[in-house]
Amino acid sequence: MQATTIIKNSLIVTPTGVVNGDLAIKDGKIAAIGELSEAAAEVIDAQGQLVLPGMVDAHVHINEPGRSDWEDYHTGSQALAAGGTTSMVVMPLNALPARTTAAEFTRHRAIAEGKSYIDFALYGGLVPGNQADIGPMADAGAAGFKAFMATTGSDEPGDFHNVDDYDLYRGMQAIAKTGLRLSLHAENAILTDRLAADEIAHQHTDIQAYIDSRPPMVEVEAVRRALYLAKQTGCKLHFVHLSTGEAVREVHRAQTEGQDVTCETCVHYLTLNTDDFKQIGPLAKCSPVLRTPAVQADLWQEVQADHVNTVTSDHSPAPAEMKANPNNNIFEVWGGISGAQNNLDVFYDVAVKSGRLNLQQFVQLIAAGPAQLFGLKDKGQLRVGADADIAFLDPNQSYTLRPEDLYYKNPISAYVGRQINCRVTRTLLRGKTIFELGKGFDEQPTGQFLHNHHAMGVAK
Ligand SMILES: NC(=O)NC(NC(N)=O)C(=O)[O-]
Ligand SMILES: [Zn+2]
Ligand SMILES: [Zn+2]
Repeated sequence: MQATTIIKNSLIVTPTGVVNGDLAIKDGKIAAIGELSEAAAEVIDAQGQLVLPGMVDAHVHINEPGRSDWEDYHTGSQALAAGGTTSMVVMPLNALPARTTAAEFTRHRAIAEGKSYIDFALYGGLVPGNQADIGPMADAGAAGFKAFMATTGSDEPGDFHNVDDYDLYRGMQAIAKTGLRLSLHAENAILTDRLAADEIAHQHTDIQAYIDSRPPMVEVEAVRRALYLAKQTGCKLHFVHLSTGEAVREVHRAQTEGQDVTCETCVHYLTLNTDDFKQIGPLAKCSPVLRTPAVQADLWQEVQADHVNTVTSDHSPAPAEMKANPNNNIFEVWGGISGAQNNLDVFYDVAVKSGRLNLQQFVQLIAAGPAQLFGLKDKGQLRVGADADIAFLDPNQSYTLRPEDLYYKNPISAYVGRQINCRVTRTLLRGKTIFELGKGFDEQPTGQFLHNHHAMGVAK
């Protein structure tokens, strides 16, 4: 074997433990791990660095086509690459038109190919009235489907609409036939909208009013309802951005009763709480809303108990003016946190450095878990035969995040000003360095479209 690249002197985080040694890459794949003596065209000395599987961020909003001034494939994927992410699963909404037909799916895929610096899979959307588009989107290569039980917060022509219980039920019936999973934004739409209207009617438009309009029960209720409907229809479910331990326990209970259901939480629910929201302001507005320290501690317990399948960014970018709050009305501000560039470092800091998770749990949540969930073959694990998608993390560097560090289209983030006690220094995609701290990006984007290998009809 003549390797193309050898990474020397590293701490390699494999699925079964940490290997102190070398990693050889050939033809974009991991060829060997251990004490290696052979030569290679490229030798990377990783002394002092952790060699991790590149993150698989299973929840990213990219706004191209239609809203490229919010985030496009070029900027979004560069930010992710700089943060050590090598694959993303892209949500079907906030581009215009939203991805809710096979024709749009194919068009979006073609736009991303040639622009994305990292590999990508795409969701198809379930919206009112598009049950007939579900099968064709599965055939076009959808990673899964996404629906909103809450209202989405944007309503221009071509925008994505939430489902009511009827649309959800019919959609689940259609999705069950594809073998793919339905991912849900689970919050009760009627409760959230009317609780918000009550706050506004009382001239309560500060951050506390927004927190009060989305209590934990709106999430838990929606999770319970969706679980019941999924049981009736045999549809596989995935709950995105769960923000409460109580909701995770509902999912876990359904799993123990034999339902095929999984769940996600996000870096911000594990890092920021209601006090941080008040301090940071509108940049930290998202839905579900950030939780109290007590609810956050409960969520952490569920993560530590391995009841959560993946931790993502839910990167939901917007232009700076949509995150400003000129009328002092938090309800008017865009709901979404820009955070994808700081998935790996912020989460490593709060999870591993703080002693809450071990390295095996960490890589399971950021890489192996999401790759398995979305059938991303050969992704998410440092093992022989897998794609050489690798993030180098220096656990001994500290830095304070500045706007000029960010590669987003709009360099704003809830994490600006935060001290982060580790740093991603280099990212490899299928063996090729796509980002190096201080040097920048590879000249050409080489991200490829990823199929879900759990889909019916896709060769294993
Ligand atoms: N329209 C959105 O991008 N919404 C997102 N916004 C958040 N999370 O605040 C989401 O995932 O629900
Ligand atoms: Zn959502
Ligand atoms: Zn989202």
